[in-house]
Amino acid sequence: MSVQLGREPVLSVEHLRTTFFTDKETIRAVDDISFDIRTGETVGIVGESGSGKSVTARSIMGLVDSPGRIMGGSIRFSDEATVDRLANRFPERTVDVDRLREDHDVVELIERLFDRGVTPERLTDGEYDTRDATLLVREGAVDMRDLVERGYAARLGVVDADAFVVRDGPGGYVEITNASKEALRALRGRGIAMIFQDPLTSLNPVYTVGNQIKEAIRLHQGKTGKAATEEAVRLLEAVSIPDARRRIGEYPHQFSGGMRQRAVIAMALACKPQLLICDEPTTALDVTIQAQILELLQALQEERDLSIMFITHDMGVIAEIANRVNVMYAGELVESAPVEELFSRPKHPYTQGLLESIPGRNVGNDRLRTIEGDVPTPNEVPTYCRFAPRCPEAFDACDVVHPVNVDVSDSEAPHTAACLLYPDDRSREEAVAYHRERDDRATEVTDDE
Ligand SMILES: Nc1ncnc2c1ncn2[C@@H]1O[C@H](COP(=O)(O)OP(=O)(O)OP(=O)(O)O)[C@@H](O)[C@H]1O
Ligand code: NI
Repeated sequence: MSVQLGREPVLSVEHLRTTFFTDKETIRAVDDISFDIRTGETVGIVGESGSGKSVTARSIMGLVDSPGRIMGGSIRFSDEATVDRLANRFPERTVDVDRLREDHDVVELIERLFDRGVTPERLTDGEYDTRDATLLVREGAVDMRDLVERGYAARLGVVDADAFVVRDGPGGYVEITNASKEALRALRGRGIAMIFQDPLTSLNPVYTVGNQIKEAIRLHQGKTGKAATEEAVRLLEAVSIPDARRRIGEYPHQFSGGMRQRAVIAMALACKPQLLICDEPTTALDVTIQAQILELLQALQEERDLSIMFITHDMGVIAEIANRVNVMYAGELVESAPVEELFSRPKHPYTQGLLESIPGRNVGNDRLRTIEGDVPTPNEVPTYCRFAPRCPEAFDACDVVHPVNVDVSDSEAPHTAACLLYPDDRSREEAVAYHRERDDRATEVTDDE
């Protein structure tokens, strides 16, 4: 499948940090990751067990439970229908940027921020150091929307700090990390639906499969009675469950593993989501059924312009379904590339190891475990490369410098890798210095603005 360049992201994750505070240790399960998912695109997330894939998914769903907490970053969902729906339902938690522009002078707000000690560098990511607010606005360096997105508008008291819907003209987004429990419930299903790692946990054994799907239809499409039954039958047929009209009256235990997984997919689709998150939906299934389910997801995606985030251990599955691939290791995103490029020109030694561990390269259903050793628990701030102990290419600096994501693309599609070997058009010393200068981990942790 080709890369969906040029389309807007429907989901934008930036500097996300999700941490578990256990009695024993602090686990940085998701440790400063950023990526986008565009409309109609399938983004694959790969990595060995414990790399933070499921925690990423649960963070996006607003389903991180104690002792876990989202500690930083943002998750923005820009589906227009969802933004409208939540803005109408939670007007008191909605910021209208156009209205702010009418009510306030952005130059004056920036000057007030300067008076409060905010530096121009902070406002502009270090691109400008002038205190001339008029100039900054004229140059397009700072806009009202920036003040909202960076939390400065809330700090000045011109918007509510609890707001989680931002509207700007026809666009806007829901800030999931700030959303209330009620808003998250309204978002799940119709906005973002998830198929969990274990399909059994998603089906209730005491209700028929049909009743569970009809309930989802009632909640998210507003149909009841015969209309809901017809829609449920249609969905079960869409996921290739034979004899759907009869099977709709059966209980989950009467379904085989593959059929149950299809029923779970039907249930997720009953919500008419814009983004579907699949957490290893095919690992428990045999290869033929797995292939059928992947085909089914692709067909549904084309029909509905669905965006998909697909989590798996299986590079064969990734090759089959993804447009773009994000590789995770110990809570971090270590490589991101269009799928063909990841397979033909993997840059990170970890990705190279993952690919080498595929027997005959495209054979599916094989858990990745041929790289010696295990993923470490990310229980401290990394001042080094977390993969170094297992890395065949590691050198001295890898133990003392934390790699940042570097542009390693050969084409116009973005390709990044977090490894001290890059940028590889410089000497090793210069490359290491590049990372050392850009890594702001140590400061970021204490800086909570
Ligand atoms: N409820 C929890 N309490 C404490 N730690 C947790 C909890 N849930 C996840 N973690 C930790 O977060 C890290 C990432 O876990 P996650 O489930 O996201 O991994 P994964 O990549 O999905 O692995 P798998 O492929 O096995 O599903 C692990 O170190 C795990 O121990
Ligand atoms: Ni998982």
